[in-house]
Amino acid sequence: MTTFVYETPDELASATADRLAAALASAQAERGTASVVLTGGRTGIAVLTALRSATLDWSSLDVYWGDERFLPAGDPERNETQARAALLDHVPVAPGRVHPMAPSDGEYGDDPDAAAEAYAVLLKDVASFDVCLLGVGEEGHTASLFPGSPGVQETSRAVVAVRDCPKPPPTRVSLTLPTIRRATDVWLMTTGDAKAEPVAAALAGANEEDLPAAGARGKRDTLWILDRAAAARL
Ligand SMILES: O=C(O)[C@H](O)[C@@H](O)[C@H](O)[C@H](O)COP(=O)(O)O
Repeated sequence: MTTFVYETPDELASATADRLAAALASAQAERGTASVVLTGGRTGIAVLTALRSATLDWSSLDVYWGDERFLPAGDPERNETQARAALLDHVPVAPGRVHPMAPSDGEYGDDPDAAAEAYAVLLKDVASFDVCLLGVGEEGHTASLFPGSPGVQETSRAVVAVRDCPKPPPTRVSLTLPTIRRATDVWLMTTGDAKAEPVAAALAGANEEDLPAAGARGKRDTLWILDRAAAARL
């Protein structure tokens, strides 16, 4: 596990975008291709905005999502919509290599279980992700895995529908912890005072059912990327 602390959220976003571009470029240099899992949330979207100006072979990149808010296509609250506006609409990614989770008015209709199952099928042949980006909630959620919810205990399914989420919107689709752990590197990024407590608890080894972010780790490394406020209790 590696921890990075930046003075401000802006510094965090710009340094993390640089680190991400370097990590993806290094995977491309090794294998000719790279993959990244995106997250929603303020910090994750700020990093994507900062990544716009990176020099990268955008056409050799697969883009996945760690979770999605189950809303109609194009809804401004969808993580996909925000990631497109922040980054994907500004760089020459290959459209067929951008893999959003289904919207609530898409081919699986208003059925988040079907959307989750379809994403699990898509991920069947994906053994690993180079980098899985994640945010952290005030109560310790990550992706859309909330404390004490059934999704956090899931061990057989790769992707789950999540209902009654405490953070709006209430219905979401999320990778499960075993799927997140397929990533070579997991990067948990968070900022602000409200995150100081869950960050300290996760790093102290909290139980993942109580604090799902504590269960997110990569096969090679897990990076905790914080601003000074989120690191205040370490
Ligand atoms: O879709 C979402 O809401 C997320 O993917 C969620 O897990 C988010 O990353 C955290 O809640 C942190 O969000 P903030 O950075 O805005 O606090």
